[in-house]
Formats: sequence, structure tokens, C-alpha cells
Amino acid sequence: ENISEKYRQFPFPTRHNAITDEYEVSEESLGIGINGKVLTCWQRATKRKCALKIIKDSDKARREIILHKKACEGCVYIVQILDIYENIFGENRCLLLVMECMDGGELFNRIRNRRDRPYTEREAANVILMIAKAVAHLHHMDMAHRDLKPENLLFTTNAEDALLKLTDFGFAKEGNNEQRPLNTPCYTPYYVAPEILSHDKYDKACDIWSMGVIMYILLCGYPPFFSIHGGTISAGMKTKIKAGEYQFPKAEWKNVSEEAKTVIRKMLTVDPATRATIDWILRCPWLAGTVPETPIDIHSMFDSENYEQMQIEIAAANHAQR
Ligand SMILES: c1cc2nc(N[C@H]3CCCNC3)c3c(n2n1)NCC3
Repeated sequence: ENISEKYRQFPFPTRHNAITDEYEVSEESLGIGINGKVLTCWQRATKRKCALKIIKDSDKARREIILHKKACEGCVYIVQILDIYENIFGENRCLLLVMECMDGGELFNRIRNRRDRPYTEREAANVILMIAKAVAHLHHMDMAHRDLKPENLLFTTNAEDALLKLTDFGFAKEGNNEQRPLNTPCYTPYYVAPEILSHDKYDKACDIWSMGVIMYILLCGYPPFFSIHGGTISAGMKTKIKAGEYQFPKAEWKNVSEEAKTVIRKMLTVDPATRATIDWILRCPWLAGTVPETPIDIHSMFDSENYEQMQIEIAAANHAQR
């Protein structure tokens, strides 16, 4: 696929020699993303274990890498990029993204595997705080991730104090700050297109919605919006999402703090214009104060078949709000 002019040259150096010069690549797959698979690799010089994402070269792939690289500079809550290679395999041009290896795995797997002691509301607050710091970093540089979901939130290690980091920038988008201000002479008012006037300033708001869905699940173990009979998004589920129709069923929510419910209500606000901003979230009492260590019973929904169902529904809720 030919690369358009805009993306032909990366704004930073990439390597063109074979990645095997510096890394030993294993066939062990760490996970499969929509736009590429993630393998384990080892840096020969340091024996450091890394993650390698192989993406077929295209404008979309180049945009993902440019945005991920821009995002990870200056923020420990974004998965760090170590190297970028442009290699040719047969007739396929590929981009190889070497990242720090997130050995703690995906967010929900870690909670699901928790057996020794209960998961508490305070731990959920700590997780949301780390996600909020990653999202704040993006929103402050006028970037939106637009695919926030548990599979893209990974722990550095299995240790208690592991950091949670955001990855997979395949849907990320930079704001319109490259858009010229409206009074620039090039916009003759008669002919200016509507999308220039109403530039999609709500991309960031869809990240907040996704945070609301993730926070809801962290505190009870099941998603706020779901289709009764399972399967992918149903018409009924879409209606509920558009109307922001969800409950806090007493059984699981009676011990959850009012502050937490207030934050969820503000994140799952249907109108993007009045939905919480990331700065509001960082300053809210639930994150700024001391959260009770109330145990949360989430294992009911983390058993396997419901777990797959839940991942489908989170992705669907993301798309419905995009
Ligand atoms: C860096 C990037 C990365 N991506 C990973 N997995 C990807 C798979 C596609 C969806 N997003 C996450 C995994 C990792 N890492 N580490 N370690 C264990 C699994």
C-alpha cells in the first residue's frame, strides 16, 4: 500500500537494518491486537526482555507509531517505546515497535486472578488514578486515545506496586490545534465547511466515557451496559448506551462509597459537553481523598464465559460513544 506524502518520513530516526541485529525475537506471542501481534524479544546487548509489535506498513500504522511515540515521552503511565524498525519481509514492508515488556499483563486478568485477599475500593481508586494520569497527559497535548479498554491497560510487573500503563494507539487522534483559527483569511465565511466550525472537540470526552465503564466494572465486576442475551452489541444495548441507562444494583453497590458513584455518574454523562473532564476527575474527592478499603466482590462476573462477554461489551460501549 503506498504511503502518502504526509507520513512518508517519520519525524524521528527509525532503524532500517534487520531487527535481529540487535534483538532476538521469539515466536512466543504476548497477545494479538487488531492491527498486529505482540511477541517477546530480548535486546542482545543488555539481555533485557522487551515486547515487539509487528505492524504492516501503512498510513494508519505510521500514525499509530507517531502518536504513541509522542505520547510516551514524559509520561510513565504510557507504555515506553524503545526502538522502531522499518524492515521488509518478502514483499511486505513492516514496522516493528519495540516496547518495554509489561510483565504484569492486562488489568482485568490481574484482578480476576486475585485470590489471596479481597480487592478493595481503594485499590480501584489507585487503578483509576493511574489511568487518569495517562489520559490527562494525552488530553493536555490535545490527543485522544479513543480505544481505552482493559486489554490496552497493562501492569509493568506482578508486584503490588506495579504501574498500570496505556498502550495501543491505533485509534488515537490529535486535536485540531493544527487547525487554523477561524479568522484566518483562508476561511471565506460563505464557504467554510461545517466540520471546520464544529471540529470534533468531543474525541477526548469518549476517553472519559470509557473510563466510566472501566471504573464501574472495577467496583462491581460487570459492565453498566450489556445485551441481555449476550452476543455482540444489540439494538437494545445501543439504546441503553445512547440514553445512558444503567443502574447501581443494591447487591453489589450497597457498600460502594457515594463519592465513587458520583464520579461514575459524571463520567457516564450522555452529553459530551457536560461530561467530566480529565481535570475534574483528577481533582474529585474520590481520587484526592482517602478511599475506604471496602472489599469488593467481583469474582462473580470474572469467571470465563462472562469475561469474554464483558470484553465484547466494553468494546461495543466504546464504539457506541465514538
Ligand atoms: C508491551 C506491550 C504489550 N502488549 C501486550 N498485549 C497487547 C495485545 C493487544 C491488545 N493490547 C495489549 C502485552 C504486553 N505488552 N508489553 N505484555 C503482555 C501482553
